[in-house]
Amino acid sequence: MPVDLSLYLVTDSTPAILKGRDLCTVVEDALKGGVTVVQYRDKKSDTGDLISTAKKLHQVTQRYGVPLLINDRVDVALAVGVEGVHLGQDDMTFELAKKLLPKDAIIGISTSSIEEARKAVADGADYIGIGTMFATPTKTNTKSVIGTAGTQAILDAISDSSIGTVSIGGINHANVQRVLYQSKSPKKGLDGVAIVSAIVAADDPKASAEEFANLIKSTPVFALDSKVAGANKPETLVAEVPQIVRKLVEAHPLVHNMINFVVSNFVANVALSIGASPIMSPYGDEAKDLCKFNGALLINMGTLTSESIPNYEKAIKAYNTRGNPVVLDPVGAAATEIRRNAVSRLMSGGYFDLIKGNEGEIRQVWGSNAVQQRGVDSGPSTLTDSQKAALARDLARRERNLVLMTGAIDYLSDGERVFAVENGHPYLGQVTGHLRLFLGLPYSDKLLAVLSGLLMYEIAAENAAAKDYVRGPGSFVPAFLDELYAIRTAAAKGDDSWIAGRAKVHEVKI
Ligand SMILES: Cc1ncc(COP(=O)(O)OP(=O)(O)O)c(N)n1
Ligand SMILES: Cc1ncsc1CCOP(=O)(O)O
Repeated sequence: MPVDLSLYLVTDSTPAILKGRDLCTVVEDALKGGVTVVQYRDKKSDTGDLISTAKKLHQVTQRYGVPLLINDRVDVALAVGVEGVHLGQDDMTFELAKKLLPKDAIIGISTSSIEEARKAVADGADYIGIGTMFATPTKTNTKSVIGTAGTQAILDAISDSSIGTVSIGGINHANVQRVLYQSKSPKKGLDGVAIVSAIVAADDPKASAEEFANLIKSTPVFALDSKVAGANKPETLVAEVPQIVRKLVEAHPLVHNMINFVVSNFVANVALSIGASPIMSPYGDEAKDLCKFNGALLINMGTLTSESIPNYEKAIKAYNTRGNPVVLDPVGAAATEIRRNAVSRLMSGGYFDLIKGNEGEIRQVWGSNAVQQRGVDSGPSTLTDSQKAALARDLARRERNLVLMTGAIDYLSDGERVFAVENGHPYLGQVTGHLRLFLGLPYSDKLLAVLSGLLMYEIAAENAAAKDYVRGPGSFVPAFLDELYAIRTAAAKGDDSWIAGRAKVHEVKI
């Protein structure tokens, strides 16, 4: 029977991680919390001690019906009669281990490249440990840190095989869903995650394992495949928009805003105008209760302080745990070193269903071609339209999410499709704090949901700017709120005339 790799515990007996506790007790607690396979990894003990500890551990794991594997040492595995071994690239070869071990022994192999993974598949290994996912103090002599992109490339290369796969290195509660989700290649995903310190060093290993098990179970399956029929055609998508706006009005969703104080009042008014229920809470600990309302979380970094980041992280974790949507608006991401660091910290810790920003912000999130921002403005663009579209697509593809790059033309991508939206009005650019509530709707094509929010917003802006009493950004804001409210009222009555012939959307072929 194939081994359940979903929550794979790798032990560590060093004082910094085990903290002087009894290894068998810690492992038993972790098993109670839901660990599905255990690897005894001990780099320091002599053979005699390895065998005696492995025997004790085996008694524990057998009670829970969970396989015990030994790291590196085939001789210890044979002496104790455990279920298998885990071998690194510099350990005994797979062929020899296979010869020495019983026929049904589980053999796992460490891999960090496509070549190593292909060889493990060809040899007939039961599973591969893919890593190192993120740099980790638990193992500093790792060959390479490959991240979710490197893991995805390996999974893609072996997608025709049924070999088991786990990711290892720096995985914790805040990033486990992102690891599972973002590593997925079209035909093959990870079967689990291997964890050392986040369970063994935890004050409560049972609670930690339980939390991992829940997070793994609730990892969102991103619906890249679940699109409406013909969903590459703008006209097909736009035809769906009115019913999505209607659903939003009916759903009256909660939106939790961790918003900058400049636009807080405006954002609350926009939410109320379109029939949503806003709550402004910069207090991260509150998120564990607020996320239960199944709304969306908006993180807007506009007025970042030293306290913001830990609060954001708590809230992101709470929403990611439940699989509820999180939107990142990395305001001024490229303006200062503090903001640049904040963006990389948030990006490495949590999963964002939508990243929305101007060109400068999106380039900073992308990383490799960042530009210095002046304040929160994007500054003059050096990219062609097609490069902008490619940037939005590539970031969405890398992060396995949606990216909306705003500007005179907005580019919206899910990593596959890119749509350019030319609605809106320049006054809108002077009112920051756009809300994207639509992601929270139970609608499988998330790109279409965001497009609906965008069109509602931008058509309201056009309507407002056309009023004869609107003479600039000051008089624009109340008119804009009125127009959002007018669309909401029309949508609730089933009147779709607000969008008829108005959407300026086209697909960008790159
Ligand atoms: C599940 C899993 N994957 C990878 C490793 C790392 O093994 P290796 O490269 O042999 O390094 P050491 O563990 O020997 O330091 C692993 N142990 N488990
Ligand atoms: C054994 C191993 N191999 C690659 S990283 C790693 C250690 C992972 O430890 P942690 O889960 O504490 O980051």
